[in-house]
Amino acid sequence: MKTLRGLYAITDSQLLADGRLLPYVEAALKGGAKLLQYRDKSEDAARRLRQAEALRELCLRHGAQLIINDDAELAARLGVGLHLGQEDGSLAVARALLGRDAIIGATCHARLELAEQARQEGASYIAFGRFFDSQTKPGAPAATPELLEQARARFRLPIVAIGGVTLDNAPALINRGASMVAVIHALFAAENAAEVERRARAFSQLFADI
Ligand SMILES: Cc1ncc(COP(=O)(O)OP(=O)(O)O)c(N)n1
Ligand SMILES: Cc1nc(C(=O)O)sc1CCOP(=O)(O)O
Ligand SMILES: [Mg+2]
Repeated sequence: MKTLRGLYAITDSQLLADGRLLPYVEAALKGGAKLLQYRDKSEDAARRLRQAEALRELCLRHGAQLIINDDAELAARLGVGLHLGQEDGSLAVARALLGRDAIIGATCHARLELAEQARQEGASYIAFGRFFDSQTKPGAPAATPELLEQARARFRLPIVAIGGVTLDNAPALINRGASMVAVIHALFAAENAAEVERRARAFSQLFADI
């Protein structure tokens, strides 16, 4: 499996509506995003399958890996990775379903004991947040950057930092131990695909600099 380090782009149904999904995602991948999470909370299973298949193809072409948010069955159907929150079902069951090689990530909020549980159940990475004010999920429980140092000292798993991450505040997270930064608004709330690519390149460069 490739090292989980760098930019983790997450899609947003509103920001990427009206034909922006594929061109904006391709721009993020061209800019160096290593993981792409398909995060769509709609009930339209046929559209979700269609879009996820198209994203899988784009990820394959650009050497990135697709992660499905919340939906273990869709991840299994496509043979891709999965991200589960605390209310999204059993990680151990998902691991059994997807197999040992699949990337499965777990939301751990600001709680190291949730990360320990996720590790025991077979998580590939542990995600902490929200570190800053998030336009996408303002109500997510808050975390402080110091948590990353504690997690780094305790776990060998890749650590993902999420929530209000921008080009300005990402270095503080990476310096404290984040292996990846997961970004929605600061990446995809852009005027055009060229700007998304520029931002993705700048996020990716932060990992080369440190
Ligand atoms: C990388 C990453 N980290 C955290 C989350 C949040 O997951 P969850 O708590 O299940 O919330 P929703 O995204 O499902 O609203 C995530 N999606 N990705
Ligand atoms: C989906 C999600 N989960 C979070 C958590 O803290 O668990 S924060 C978040 C939103 C991330 O989007 P943005 O980069 O726009 O803040
Ligand atoms: Mg979820």
